[in-house]
Amino acid sequence: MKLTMERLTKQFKNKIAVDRVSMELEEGIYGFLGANGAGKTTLMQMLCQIITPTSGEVKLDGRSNIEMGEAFRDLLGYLPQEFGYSPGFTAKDFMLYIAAVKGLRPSYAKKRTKELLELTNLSEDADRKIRTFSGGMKQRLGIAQALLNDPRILVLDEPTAGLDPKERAYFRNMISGLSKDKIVILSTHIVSDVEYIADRILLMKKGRFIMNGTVSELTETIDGEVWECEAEEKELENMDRSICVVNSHRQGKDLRLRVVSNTKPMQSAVKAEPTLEDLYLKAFYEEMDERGRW
Ligand SMILES: Nc1ncnc2c1ncn2[C@@H]1O[C@H](COP(=O)(O)OP(=O)(O)OP(=O)(O)O)[C@@H](O)[C@H]1O
Repeated sequence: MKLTMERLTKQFKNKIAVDRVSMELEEGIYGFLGANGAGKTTLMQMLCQIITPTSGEVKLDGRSNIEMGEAFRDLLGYLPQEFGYSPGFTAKDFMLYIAAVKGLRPSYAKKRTKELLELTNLSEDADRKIRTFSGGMKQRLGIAQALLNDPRILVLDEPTAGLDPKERAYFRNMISGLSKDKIVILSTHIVSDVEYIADRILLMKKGRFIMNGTVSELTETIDGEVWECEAEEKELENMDRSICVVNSHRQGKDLRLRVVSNTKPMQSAVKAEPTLEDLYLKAFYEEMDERGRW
């Protein structure tokens, strides 16, 4: 199975949210990683036919998704960023309702609902109202509904937003487990959500993919550029603004710094093993303010 984006573009008035994106995806987990506003949601919405591209095309095995129509949508499972859960529904009724909207046969819907509530560890909560669910439970239910039609293409827009570390870990394992024979696209701005489970990372910035590769292919690009050093506060203040400080940790009166720089930032600096987080922070460094906030 080959999902292709061909010069996919979306323009809102004078804002180009997605800019001539071309990419070919086969079975596997893809992490769309980018800062807020990079264009991830817009791109996913075009892939799922929620919005129409200004130009460009999406194809599946060479056929336009528009031409395929219903046949394409039948292969899709989508979890939007803000899912409209009906708080008065129980988890089970909600699943059956979505199954009906998707046009699934009632007997199949019932069987799938049971299986998926089990998979997402919600069986015991099947008859509880969604309004009583934690953020993590709602996200698990969101995944369950996206899987109702056994999709070959699963698109998850910031599925881990608001989850605590334990729920994030559970979630990652669940995605890994269900990704066989599927194209799974997962958008996030949290590096650790995709670092260990994505087969490929697609780094998105200003509407374009600026990098694409496995974690090790991407981190190799900054091999030899990551440094650790101790510095006084003054030295940090005077440091060239173009040097990307990815972490600064106070130790007594000094600071322990981790920086990305293609030249040695100070005499005492020693090289460190690059991580995906280093690469991400370097890519989006200019979008941070002088206090290191986004
Ligand atoms: N309906 C719209 N009208 C105008 N501009 C829009 C619209 N939707 C998105 N944009 C703009 O397009 C750009 C990309 O937005 P998008 O939501 O796709 O980014 P994102 O990477 O998903 O970020 P986030 O994680 O914050 O949702 C942003 O500058 C956003 O303000």
